[in-house]
Amino acid sequence: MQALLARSPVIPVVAIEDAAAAPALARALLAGGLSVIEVTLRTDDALAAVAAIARDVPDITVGAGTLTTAGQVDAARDAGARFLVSPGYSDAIVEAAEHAGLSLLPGVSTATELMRAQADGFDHVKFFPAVPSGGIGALNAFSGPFPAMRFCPTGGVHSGNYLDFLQLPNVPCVGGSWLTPADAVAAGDWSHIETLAASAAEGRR
Ligand SMILES: O=C(O)C(=O)C[C@H](O)[C@H](O)COP(=O)(O)O
Repeated sequence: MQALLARSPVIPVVAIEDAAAAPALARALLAGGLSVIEVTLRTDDALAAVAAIARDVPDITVGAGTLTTAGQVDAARDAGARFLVSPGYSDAIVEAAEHAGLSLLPGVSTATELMRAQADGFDHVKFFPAVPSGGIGALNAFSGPFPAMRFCPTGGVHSGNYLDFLQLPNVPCVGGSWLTPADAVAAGDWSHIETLAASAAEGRR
């Protein structure tokens, strides 16, 4: 997971309604300089979108997000997902991901969940929902008892605050949906998405 997160300090989190548009969306993000994409398993077309990106845009690393059940793990792997993201911490998902041989970024928002993640050997976690759960203040507080843990804050992160998160020593990357606004995706406005991706890749607000 560390190597994967090092590839991209900003991970676009995308809900795709139409799998046919997924490769063009992925190409726009890649053209802007982002090389990782997380497709949320929230839409009917999500697995087909993962498969289309894996097949047609091999230069972007595609992962599946919003995993809430262990049963989704094999489906995501079979579609071509190269990593998995979960909004919470689930022993069943941890076990299934290990069995599937895929890296998992599990979600945590409390010290108790961090202790479970740490005991299971994780050194990278998603901090979700980042802003409602305390944002930068919480991440600074976690750095005391969990000095080795690295966080990918997601949930409420946007162009106006992502650089503040990335300045923290325990934050190698952030995730968010701000790079792929639903109206731009629906309209197929790939140049707008490329512009947003380029701003994020270059560390501009
Ligand atoms: O679907 C998931 O797996 C989630 O955990 C939630 C997403 O990561 C956030 O919805 C992205 O947050 P926003 O950038 O605030 O839209």
